[in-house]
Amino acid sequence: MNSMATDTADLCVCHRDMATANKIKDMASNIVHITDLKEFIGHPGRNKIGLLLLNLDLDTKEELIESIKQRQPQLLLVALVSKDMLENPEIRFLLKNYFHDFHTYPLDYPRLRHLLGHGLGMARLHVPNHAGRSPSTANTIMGESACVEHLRQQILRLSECHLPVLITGESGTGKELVAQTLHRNSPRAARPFIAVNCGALPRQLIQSELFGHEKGAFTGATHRKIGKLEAADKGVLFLDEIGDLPLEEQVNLLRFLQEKTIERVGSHQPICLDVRIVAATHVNLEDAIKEGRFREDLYFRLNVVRLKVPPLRARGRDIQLLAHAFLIASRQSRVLGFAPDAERAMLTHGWPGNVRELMNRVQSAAVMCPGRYIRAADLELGQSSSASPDCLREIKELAEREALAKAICQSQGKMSYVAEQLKISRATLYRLLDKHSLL
Ligand SMILES: Nc1ncnc2c1ncn2[C@@H]1O[C@H](COP(=O)(O)OP(=O)(O)OP(=O)(O)O)[C@@H](O)[C@H]1O
Repeated sequence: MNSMATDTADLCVCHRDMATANKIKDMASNIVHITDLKEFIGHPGRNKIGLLLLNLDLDTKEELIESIKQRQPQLLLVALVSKDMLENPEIRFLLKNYFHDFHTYPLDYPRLRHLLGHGLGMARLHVPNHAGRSPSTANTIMGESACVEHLRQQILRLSECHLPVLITGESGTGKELVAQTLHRNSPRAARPFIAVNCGALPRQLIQSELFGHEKGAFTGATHRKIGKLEAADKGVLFLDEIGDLPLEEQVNLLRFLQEKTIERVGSHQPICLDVRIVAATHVNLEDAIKEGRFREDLYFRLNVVRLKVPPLRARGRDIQLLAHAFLIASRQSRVLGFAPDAERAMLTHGWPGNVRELMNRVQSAAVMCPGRYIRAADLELGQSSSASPDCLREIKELAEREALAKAICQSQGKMSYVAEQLKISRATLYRLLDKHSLL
């Protein structure tokens, strides 16, 4: 066996014929060659391998493949197989249940190069620590689309300063994850990150939850309580669903933002605090201001810098990347991946519940799906009329939405650039954004 390169997602070729193996080895770097599949299990560097190209014949033992997949569920298998073997039920079973793709003899090297390139790309999505981000690591913003990359850049820039941040975005898009990332990358990382859901606090307790109280401040206040703001001193207070904060508490929060001091309920002793406020909302605060439910002065204090988290449906291929990561994180090694109809359905679904919905659907499908590959129906996307774009109208709709989402990502949300790039008027652009719920 050759020495193993240490880079991520290497390729292993399992082929008895040296000449064929050598030709394949010339096609890419970081390729290792073995002549017998049994060698794979004992190899010390096998965890670094993302793709296994295997000459599939009747000698190939299912138990061996099964045992390799058990140990390394993220490994993708690609078969080299003769055309007549495709008629064999055992070979068909193996291909269907264990392989990501196959190529038939005689080898067409340009096609094989393309297939391996694609396979390695997919494998890299599965390999832990790819680009420093492990799909199984909780609390990591995953995604490679331009809009997620832009978000990451903004977070890094904002991490250094202490300004309040307002995070907007639909429910389940990852607003809390953004707030945590902001904290983790900031000089406040060693100090607390305290999260409060303003919509979940009982109205009568909000003030004492946020500002704390002294013993005897009200009936039932049997001892002094430190509030969330005080607990977050030198760190970050994340106020989720800020639009749900009652008006009286909005005044108190505004006072804290202006004066940087609080008073516990039942005390007039000001306490000086250094807390970075990061707020999030999935509702439009401008509308709430118009309706008198949100104070404009507080809005301006919170909205010093705004981070907009894009909806999942605008992130294109990130949907598949996240789905694969959630599948790996589910540790259901029995399931090898997604069937093509599921991949298509994921791209066409509107994802009203965003990343949370995707995670839930994948987790549930990983446990419940009867086969080796998750199908659209396992994700409960099978019944959706748009799950399989097999008529021209649906294919056009999908292409239109993908083009819009891509342009929005590339232009970082600047609609005039999007219209220019797509060579459409702004009126048409807004009509299309509305149609595809991308506004
Ligand atoms: N880009 C991402 N990569 C990995 N996981 C993500 C990503 N975005 C969101 N998640 C996961 O999706 C789930 C929902 O995210 P989060 O709670 O941050 O959303 P939210 O916008 O704050 O939701 P809500 O508005 O309902 O409070 C979490 O489990 C989070 O870890």
